Amino acid sequence: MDKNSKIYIAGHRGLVGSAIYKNLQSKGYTNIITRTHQELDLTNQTTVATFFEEEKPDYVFLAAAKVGGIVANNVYRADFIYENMMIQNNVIHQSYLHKVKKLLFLGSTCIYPKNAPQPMKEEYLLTDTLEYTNEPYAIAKIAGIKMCESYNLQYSTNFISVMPTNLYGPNDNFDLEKSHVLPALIRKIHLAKLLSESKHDEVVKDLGVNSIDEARSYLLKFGVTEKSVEIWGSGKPKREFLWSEDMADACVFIMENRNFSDTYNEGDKEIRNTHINIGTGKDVSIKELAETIKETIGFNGDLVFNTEKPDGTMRKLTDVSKLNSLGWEYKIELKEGIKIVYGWYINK
Ligand SMILES: NC(=O)C1=CN([C@@H]2O[C@H](COP(=O)(O)OP(=O)(O)OC[C@H]3O[C@@H](n4cnc5c(N)ncnc54)[C@H](OP(=O)(O)O)[C@@H]3O)[C@@H](O)[C@H]2O)C=CC1
Ligand SMILES: C[C@H]1O[C@H](OP(=O)(O)OP(=O)(O)OC[C@H]2O[C@@H](n3cnc4c(=O)[nH]c(N)nc43)[C@H](O)[C@@H]2O)[C@@H](O)[C@@H](O)C1=O
Repeated sequence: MDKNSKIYIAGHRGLVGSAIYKNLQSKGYTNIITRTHQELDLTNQTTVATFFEEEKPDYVFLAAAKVGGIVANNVYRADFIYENMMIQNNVIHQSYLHKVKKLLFLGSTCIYPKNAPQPMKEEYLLTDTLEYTNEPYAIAKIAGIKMCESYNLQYSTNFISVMPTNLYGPNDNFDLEKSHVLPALIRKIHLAKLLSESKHDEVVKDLGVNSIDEARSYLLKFGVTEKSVEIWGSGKPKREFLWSEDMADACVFIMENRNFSDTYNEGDKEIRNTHINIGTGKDVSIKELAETIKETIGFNGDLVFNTEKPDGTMRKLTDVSKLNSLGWEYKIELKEGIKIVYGWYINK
């Protein structure tokens, strides 16, 4: 990519898109184009076609998607498969028609089988059945990988797919029901601490409600009181967390340095580059995560595990040897990242 290449970031206000924007700006890229969801609905074929016709971007980061945590994925199953398929079909196809030089498609490590051997290598894709809670989202993401691969093979495009682990950072979604575990627990434990310190105005302001009674009854639905915070599931599943700005750095690194046609050597095997895992290669249990967040925030109450809520996949640790062999490694450790994002949350 040249510093004045026209680069379209789809989803530039989201967790990853905003970090990609910041990373590109810091590296001196000057011609970045963006549209909010309201300005351009990427599920709409006609408007996406018009946008590409008018703007003709050189490079595309596809970081727009319908995204959510385990409960959102499990409940809004139709929305997750429909919206994700539509967004990626439209953006990938128009990128082909308008001769985009390179596109980066963001998938997710939930594309791998539920009981995949750990850590999960790229080649485990499509070797067994998926985790049920996020199956529709995972199937959309697998279709995205195969769409990029198929366009590359048939039309000689240069579309690369990356599979990030669970991400967190500034501009994340902190909704108590629909978000991922890390932002959800930061907000729940922060609110429990405020309740325990009788900082009622701050609780009311955070939730945007009218009174502390309204706040208390709303928080009770999520198991948040001054004495304890509910953690979904058994606390035993393990997850790997990557700082969103490290994720963005890996995305820009791959766009700058890799092509679909590059192959990799593993032992004496030559492997085609269909998709690349992005992660840290380290995981923690949800119980350990909750305890670290509790300690960072300084809440003295209890953590109560609700096993009526789903655990989801018990483990999904990425094998990041391919990415590391290309010369990229993450920088921010989980404890440090939690401190930074908590600071961001309380000051936003
Ligand atoms: N967060 C995570 O832990 C993980 C994320 N990923 C993947 O990374 C990518 C980015 O995720 P993340 O940043 O967390 O997601 P966010 O929910 O933070 O951001 C999604 C972005 O997509 C935009 N968007 C959603 N629907 C549409 C639409 N119909 N038309 C136009 N824009 C739309 C939103 O626009 P607006 O802001 O204008 O509403 C928003 O900017 C996704 O592909 C996701 O699947 C993969 C693994 C883990
Ligand atoms: C990124 C990834 O994200 C999703 O998969 P997930 O990793 O299962 O998602 P999660 O972050 O929501 O949960 C991780 C674990 O944490 C537990 N947990 C405890 N307490 C809360 C809680 O309060 N909120 C949430 N959300 N989870 C909680 C929860 O029960 C689970 O065991 C998919 O969208 C998938 O498609 C995807 O790509």
